[in-house]
Order: sequence, then C-alpha cells, then structure tokens
Amino acid sequence: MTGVLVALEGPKLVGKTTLVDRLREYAPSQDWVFTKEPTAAFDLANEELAEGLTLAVKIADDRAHHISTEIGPALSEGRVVITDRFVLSSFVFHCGDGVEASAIKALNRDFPPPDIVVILMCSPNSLRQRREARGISTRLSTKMTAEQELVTYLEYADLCRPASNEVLIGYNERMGDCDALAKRIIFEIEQQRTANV
Ligand SMILES: Nc1ncnc2c1ncn2[C@@H]1O[C@H](COP(=O)(O)OP(=O)(O)O)[C@@H](O)[C@H]1O
Ligand SMILES: Cc1cn([C@H]2C[C@H](O)[C@@H](COP(=O)(O)OP(=O)(O)O)O2)c(=O)[nH]c1=O
Repeated sequence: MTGVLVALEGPKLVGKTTLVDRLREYAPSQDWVFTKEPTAAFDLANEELAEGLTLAVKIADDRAHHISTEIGPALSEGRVVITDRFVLSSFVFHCGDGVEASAIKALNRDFPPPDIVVILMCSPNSLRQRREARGISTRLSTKMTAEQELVTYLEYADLCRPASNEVLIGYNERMGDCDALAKRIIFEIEQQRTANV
C-alpha cells in the first residue's frame, strides 16, 4: 500500500465533522478520500440491540468490509484516505462497554495501521456544553462523562500509535481551531506522502 491513511479520533461532538469539512476545503487534491466509521452499511441501532463483545465484533466486521472495499483499494492507488473514527474509537467505546482491551486488540490485529493518528480534544466544559446543546442520548454516548471520555482516548492512544510512532493531539476549543488544525494535518500528510514514495 502506498497511500496515506489518516485516522481522526475523539469524543462525540469534539468537532471531527467540522475538522473534516475544513480538510475537504483545504485538501490540495480532489482525489483524497473522506470516509467514516461505522460505515453507512452499519445499522446504528446495533448499539441498542447488542453490547459488549457482540457489538465489538459487529463493528470489527464493518471495519473489515470498509478496508477491503474502500480504504484498501484507495491506498493501493496511492490516495490519501481520511477516516472519521477508526481503531482507537473501538478501544474507547467497547472497553467502556465491558470488553477487555486484549479482545479489541485481537479483533483489529490484521487491519492496516494508520500513517497518522489525530486525537481531537477540547476542554471538558466545552464538550459538556456541546453535548447539552445537541441533547445526545445513545447508549454508548451517555455511558461516560465528558471528562472520562476525553481521558479514555488518551488512555488507549498508546495502543494505536501509527507507524511514524507519533500521535497528534489537536485542541479544538475555539472557533478557528479547526482551520489551523486542518492546515497542520495537511502538512503532515504531505510529509508522509513524500516518505511513502
Ligand atoms: N472549535 C470549535 N469551537 C466551538 N464549537 C465547535 C468547534 N468545533 C466544532 N464545534 C461545534 O461542536 C458541535 C459538534 O461538532 P461536530 O464537528 O459535529 O463533532 P463530531 O463530528 O466530533 O461529533 C457542532 O455544533 C460544532 O459546530
Ligand atoms: C467507530 C466505532 C463506532 N461505534 C459506534 C458507537 C457510536 O455511538 C457510534 C459513532 O457513530 P456516530 O454517530 O457517527 O458518531 P460521531 O458523530 O461521533 O462520529 O458508532 C462503536 O461502537 N465502535 C466503534 O469502533
């Protein structure tokens, strides 16, 4: 595989979609692939119907399909692929749902490691305010407090280090932060692209 795989991770409402919008705007090429997990094929009702390891396996199946049909082919063509959520999200959601980290590790063992992992953070207070404004109520999204969710991404980040070994932490607190972060991520992608040639 010769492309660049970028995983954007972080709590619900931390600003991943907003960051993706900025990345689309500033992407220097039309052929960058923007995608997300779970994929459109995954029924989000699963989150209410299944739990623990059963749900983690369903998500891993969805990821395997995502990689074989979309991510893998695009990387083989040398394209940049940016996915909104990847393996780190599985550690956070499913370990928080009672699954052992070793089981998540095993389920995701054969998937390509991202070249770049970005964890989006903001202050617990801002995350709480965004949650209150949006009124989210799905089972997994209400399981942890804002503080717990933010810390859990940092907790498991070490298990999801990219090949480059560096995890980028993006602080998305104020309007305008996504702009600066998008430009920085694009710079990192260009560096990685040169390294992958
Ligand atoms: N830097 C920021 N400052 C203030 N509000 C923000 C910022 N980034 C995103 N938001 C707001 O937070 C909410 C959640 O953002 P969104 O991008 O949908 O998050 P996610 O995709 O991570 O769930 C939206 O209402 C968005 O406008
Ligand atoms: C990536 C991933 C998602 N999920 C589920 C739980 C989340 O509520 C949901 C996230 O999907 P989504 O509603 O798209 O969240 P966001 O707006 O933050 O991107 O998918 C898992 O259970 N495990 C995973 O590994």
